[in-house]
Amino acid sequence: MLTQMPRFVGANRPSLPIALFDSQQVYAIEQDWFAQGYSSFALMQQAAWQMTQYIITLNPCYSSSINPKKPLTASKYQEVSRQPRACVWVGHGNNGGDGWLIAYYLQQVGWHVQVITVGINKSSNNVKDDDTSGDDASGFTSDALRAQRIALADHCVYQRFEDYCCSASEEAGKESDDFYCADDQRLLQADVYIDAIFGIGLTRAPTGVYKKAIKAVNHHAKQTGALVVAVDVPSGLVASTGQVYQRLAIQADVTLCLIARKFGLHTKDGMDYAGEVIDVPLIPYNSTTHETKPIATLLVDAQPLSPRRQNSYKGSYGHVLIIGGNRVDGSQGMGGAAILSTASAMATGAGKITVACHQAFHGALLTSMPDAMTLDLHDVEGVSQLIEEVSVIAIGMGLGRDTKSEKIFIRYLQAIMQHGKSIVIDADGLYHLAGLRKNSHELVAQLRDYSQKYLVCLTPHSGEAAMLLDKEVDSIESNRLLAIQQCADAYGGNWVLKGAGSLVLAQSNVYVSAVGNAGMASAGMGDVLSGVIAGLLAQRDLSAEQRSLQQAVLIHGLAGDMLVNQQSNDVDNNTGSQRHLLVGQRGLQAQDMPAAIRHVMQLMTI
Ligand SMILES: NC(=O)C1=CN([C@@H]2O[C@H](COP(=O)(O)OP(=O)(O)OC[C@H]3O[C@@H](n4cnc5c(N)ncnc54)[C@H](OP(=O)(O)O)[C@@H]3O)[C@@H](O)[C@H]2O)[C@@H](O)CC1
Ligand SMILES: Nc1ncnc2c1ncn2[C@@H]1O[C@H](COP(=O)(O)OP(=O)(O)O)[C@@H](O)[C@H]1O
Repeated sequence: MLTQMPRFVGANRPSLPIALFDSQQVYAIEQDWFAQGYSSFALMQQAAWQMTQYIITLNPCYSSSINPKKPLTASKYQEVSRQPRACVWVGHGNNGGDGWLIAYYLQQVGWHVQVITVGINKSSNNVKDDDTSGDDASGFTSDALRAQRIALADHCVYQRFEDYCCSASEEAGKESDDFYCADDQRLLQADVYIDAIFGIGLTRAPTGVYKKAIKAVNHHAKQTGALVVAVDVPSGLVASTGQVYQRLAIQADVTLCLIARKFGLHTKDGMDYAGEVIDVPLIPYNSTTHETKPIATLLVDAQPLSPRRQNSYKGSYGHVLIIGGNRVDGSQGMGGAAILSTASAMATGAGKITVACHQAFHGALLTSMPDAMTLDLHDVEGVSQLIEEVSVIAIGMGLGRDTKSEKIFIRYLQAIMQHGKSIVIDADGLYHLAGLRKNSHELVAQLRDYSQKYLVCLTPHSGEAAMLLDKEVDSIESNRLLAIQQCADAYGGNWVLKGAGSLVLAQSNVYVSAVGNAGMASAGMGDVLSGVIAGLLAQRDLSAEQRSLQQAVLIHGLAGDMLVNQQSNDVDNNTGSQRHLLVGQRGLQAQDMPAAIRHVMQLMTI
C-alpha cells in the first residue's frame, strides 16, 4: 500500500485549480465526443491502455526498481524479477469493461492476471464471437461485452465471485455479509488489486454480492498489503456527492480518474476512500467552449500574498471587531471562542483588533493578547458606535443562544447593515439567524438584500446548515453542494460549508478546499476560521483574490496541515542524531493554529 502523501505548503505543491464535475456532466462530455463521430469502444480501449501504463509504474515492485534513491537489494531484485500479479474485480457496467481490457493488456505485457466477476450471470461469460449487438439482459453494455470477449479470447483466467463467495458462506454454515476467506486458493495473491466493479454509474447502496465483494477486496488487500487501484471512482463512492453508503466502499490507494475530475472524490467520504487521484483525461475539454461547465473548482493552494509597503501604518491593514465570547447567567461561558478568533485574525496581519466580549473574559483576553482592545459585549451603545468605525465585523463565536444574546445579535446586525460593513457570521450568530428565518423575521430578507451590495460571509458546519435550512443533518451531508446553494438562496451572501473538503460558495462560484485534515475536527477550529476570514478581509492592501473567502479557507487548512506534518528538531541523546517526530492529527488544538497561520502567511508572501 502507498503511505499517505505528505502535503506541503508553497512551491512544491501542485498549485493549479482543478475543474470538478458530477457524473451526469461526465456522461454529457462523453456523449458530445461520441456525437462528433468517435467510437465509445475506442474510448474504452484508450482508457484501459492508459490506465495499464499507470498500473505498471504503480506496481510496488516496479516502482522500487526505478527509484534511484532506493538501490535494489538481492532479495528485492528477486522480487522485482518475478512476474507481477494483478487481480481485477469487474462489475457488469462499462467500468467493468475497463477492467476486462486492463486485464487483457496486463496479460499482454506479461503479468499474471486473474479476473473476478461480480454480479455477472454465468450466461454472460463466453460470449459468442459475432455478438456485437446492444446491451444484454444481464445489464452488460455492448462495450463491456466486447471488452470481456477480447480478454477471454486471450485466455484471461476468471472466477465468478458468486461461486467463490457461495462456497465460503457454506463453509461458514450460513449466509452472511461478512464475506472473506483469506487463504482461499482460488484467489490470486496479487501485488495489485484493481477495482472495476462500479464507476460513475453507481445509483444506490451496494447490497448482496456487491457488498460482499467490496468487503472482500478491502479485506484481502489489507491482509496482503497489495496496492489497490480504483478505475475512475472507488466502488461504493457516489461520484457526484462524495457519499459512501453505510461506510462501505473500496479503500483505494490510487484512483485513476477518467475524462474529468469527479466532485465526489474531494469532499465528504471521497477523501477517505479515493487515495491519490491521478487524471486520465482522454477527451480534450475546453471550459470556455464546451457546453458542460464544471460544478466546482478544487483549490489546492492559496494565492501568493503581496508584501506590505514600507510606507504604511496600522490603519493601512484594517480594524477587526470580534463580537462573541459571552457568559450566559450561571455558565462558565465561551470566552475562548472570541480569544481564538482574535488570535487568528491577528495572525493574518490585521492592523487593529477590538473584542466585544463578556467583561468576565477581558482579563484572560488581555493576558494572552495585550495587543487587542476590549469592550463589554453588553455595552450596546459602545459596540454600536464602534461598528461604525471598524472595517470588518465577525459575530457569533460563543455569543450564546439565550434570548438576551438573540437581542444583541439583532441589534448589532442592524447596526452593521446601517453602516455598510463587511461581516462574518458564525456559530451562535447562525443559530439566531436560523431562528429569525423560522419566525419570518424581516432581518433575514434585509440581510439577503444587503448581501447584494456588501460582503456577507456565513460559515456553518453541516449541523448549523441543517438548522439554517430546517432539515436533518443527513440530508445536508448526502448532498453538500445542494445544501450550500440552498443556504445562499435563502439568506444571500457568500458561504463556507465546513468539513472534510470544505465547500466555498462565493460570487456564485463553488470551490472545494483540498487542504485541511481530520486533526482539525476539534473544538474551536471554526472560531479560528472566522478570525482568519475577518483578518484577511480587513487588509485592503491585498487584492480581492488574496483576501477572498476561499483564500481564508485555504490558509486555515494549510495551517492545520502544517501542524500535523511538522517535524521537531529533537536530538537523540544516545546517538546525537536528529530525531524527526511527526506531530499527528490526534491532539491538534485550535490554540496551536495562530502560530501556524502566521507561518503560512509568511510562506505565501512573495
Ligand atoms: N464507453 C464509455 O462510455 C466509457 C465509459 N467509461 C467507464 O464507464 C464507467 C461508467 O459506466 P456505466 O455507466 O456502465 O456505469 P458503471 O459504474 O460501470 O456500472 C453501473 C451499473 O451498475 C448498476 N448499478 C448501479 N448501482 C448499483 C448497485 N448499488 N447495485 C447493483 N447495480 C448497480 C447500474 O444499472 P442500474 O441497475 O442502476 O440500472 C449500471 O448498469 C465509467 O466510470 C468509466 O469507468 C470509460 O471506459 C470511458 C469510456
Ligand atoms: N476532517 C476535516 N478535514 C478538513 N477540515 C476539517 C475537518 N474537520 C474539521 N475541519 C475544519 O475545522 C473547522 C471546524 O469548525 P467547527 O466545526 O465550526 O468547529 P468549532 O465549532 O468547534 O469552532 C472547519 O473549518 C472545518 O472545515
